[in-house]
Amino acid sequence: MSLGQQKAPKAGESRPTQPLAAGNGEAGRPEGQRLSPLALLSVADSRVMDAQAERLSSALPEELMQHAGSAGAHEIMRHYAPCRVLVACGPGNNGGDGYVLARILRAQGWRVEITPALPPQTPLARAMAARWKGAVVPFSPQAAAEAELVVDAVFGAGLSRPVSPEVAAFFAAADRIVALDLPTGVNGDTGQLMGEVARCERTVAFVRRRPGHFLLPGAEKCGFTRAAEIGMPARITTGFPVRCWRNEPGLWRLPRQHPLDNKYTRGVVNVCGGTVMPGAALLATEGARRSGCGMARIASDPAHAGVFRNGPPGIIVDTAPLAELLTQPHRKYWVCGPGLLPQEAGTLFPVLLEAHCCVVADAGTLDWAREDPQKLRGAAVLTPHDGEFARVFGPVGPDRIESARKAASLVGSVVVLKGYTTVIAAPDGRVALNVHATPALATAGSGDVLSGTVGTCLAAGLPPWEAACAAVWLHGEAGRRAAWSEGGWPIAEDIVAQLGNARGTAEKGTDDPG
Ligand SMILES: NC(=O)C1=CN([C@@H]2O[C@H](COP(=O)(O)OP(=O)(O)OC[C@H]3O[C@@H](n4cnc5c(N)ncnc54)[C@H](OP(=O)(O)O)[C@@H]3O)[C@@H](O)[C@H]2O)[C@@H](O)CC1
Ligand SMILES: [K+]
Repeated sequence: MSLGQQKAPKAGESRPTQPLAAGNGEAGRPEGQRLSPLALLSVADSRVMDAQAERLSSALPEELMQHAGSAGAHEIMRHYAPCRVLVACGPGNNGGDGYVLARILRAQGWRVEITPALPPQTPLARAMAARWKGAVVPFSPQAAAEAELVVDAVFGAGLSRPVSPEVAAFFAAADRIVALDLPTGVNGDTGQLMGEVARCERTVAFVRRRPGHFLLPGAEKCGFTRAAEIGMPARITTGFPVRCWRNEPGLWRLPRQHPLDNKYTRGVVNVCGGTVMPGAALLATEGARRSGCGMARIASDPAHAGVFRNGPPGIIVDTAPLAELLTQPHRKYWVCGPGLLPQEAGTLFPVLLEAHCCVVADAGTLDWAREDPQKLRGAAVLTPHDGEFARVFGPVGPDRIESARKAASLVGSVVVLKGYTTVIAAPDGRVALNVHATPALATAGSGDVLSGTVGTCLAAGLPPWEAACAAVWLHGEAGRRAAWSEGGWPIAEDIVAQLGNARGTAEKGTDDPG
């Protein structure tokens, strides 16, 4: 389409964003969408797939197991020189995968032994065990210590209770471990450890990875994780109702620059300025500007506006009363919280909601809603860290996803539960896990930068969940870049300075969501 044919967006309107590439849940998802490479499968999802596979063809479950074992064997052949391998097998189908893997490696000339942690129980595991013609050794820490490589095929998705001390001692004695599906003892849905768990070098997942591969403490036990395609038929995976994704570009798409852009079509972000911590509001405003909004403004009471006016020259400072500002154009998107006292938030936030603004609630606004989450109802996005979350909703439980999901559904807002793995939960149950970040982001003001970035993504026209996901990724990418340029120790201003580069990187990434 030539420039002449393009319709200019009206002033004050953002250009419509492109449709989501990969991440929709049921709502708005075209029929027959292929399973996103970013999808994360819960244990229940795998059970549903397994049951559907069995219904589709009685031979299919065995084929899937053959492919799973083969994927594990090929992962080992790709990354390790031939060595003495001990495959520890459990009673279920995870064990079944292990017997297949052992057979394939042995056929390739590797020295392979099997050690059954428990005898095979499922029909498939029994069948695969029966085909094993190689050595079987007793399940003992000594056997694990003597092996050059141990394959963990003891428990995967079927882990239902803490692992026994015998199993824990076995893996503790192993030097190098490759796990199938999950390291034994890691809960695939929550990343919680069910007993003592050894650290693996690699984990091969099947079809897609699991939330537990990305959530602490389990994430640290998995080593390098990879999902192998095992021939799950498209009839099952296409349109599969996934509820959880890895947060990467492709799950969302920010608008690219356009010849007909102006500062208003790019989006205007307004930030509430408080009286005692002006730096936080300035960082949020700078986060908004650097992440690509067209204009960022701070609303301040006249007595405290001087400090904002002495801030960066590109920031516009408004001193009219909030109610009057809200009658003006370009006042839809607000960041309310950074640098606000709870009582200040309590006078501003309800006025913004009353005017049907699209609000990011952070810091002071979250403190104002202490033990009363319904005060936040109507906000588009909440951005609590664990402490703020606990003050509003109660402590984050061991199931971080479930905690965020419940909070989002309770108040009807997107909840960004910040941490090593940031959980972005929508009220309809969609969840994204972000690990595209760095511990270097744990510095004062970093959260203020994030809330401004969410403001930009909302003002760009993204729906709240997609906007929150995009902002969290941009913030993580900017943090990584800032850490790299600052010897690992960036401050909030360094993160701000990298947001433009982060946005450029996100644009390049959108064509390749995997
Ligand atoms: N679609 C896919 O993704 C595919 C998945 N595949 C593979 O299937 C695996 C899932 O298989 P699965 O359901 O048989 O579960 P699995 O983990 O082998 O163990 C269950 C057994 O362990 C037992 N048990 C549990 N905890 C225990 C404990 N602490 N201590 C002692 N016992 C314990 C449990 O006992 P129960 O709870 O019934 O009493 C039950 O007997 C999956 O991880 C993947 O590797 C592939 O084959 C191909 C396609
Ligand atoms: K395992």
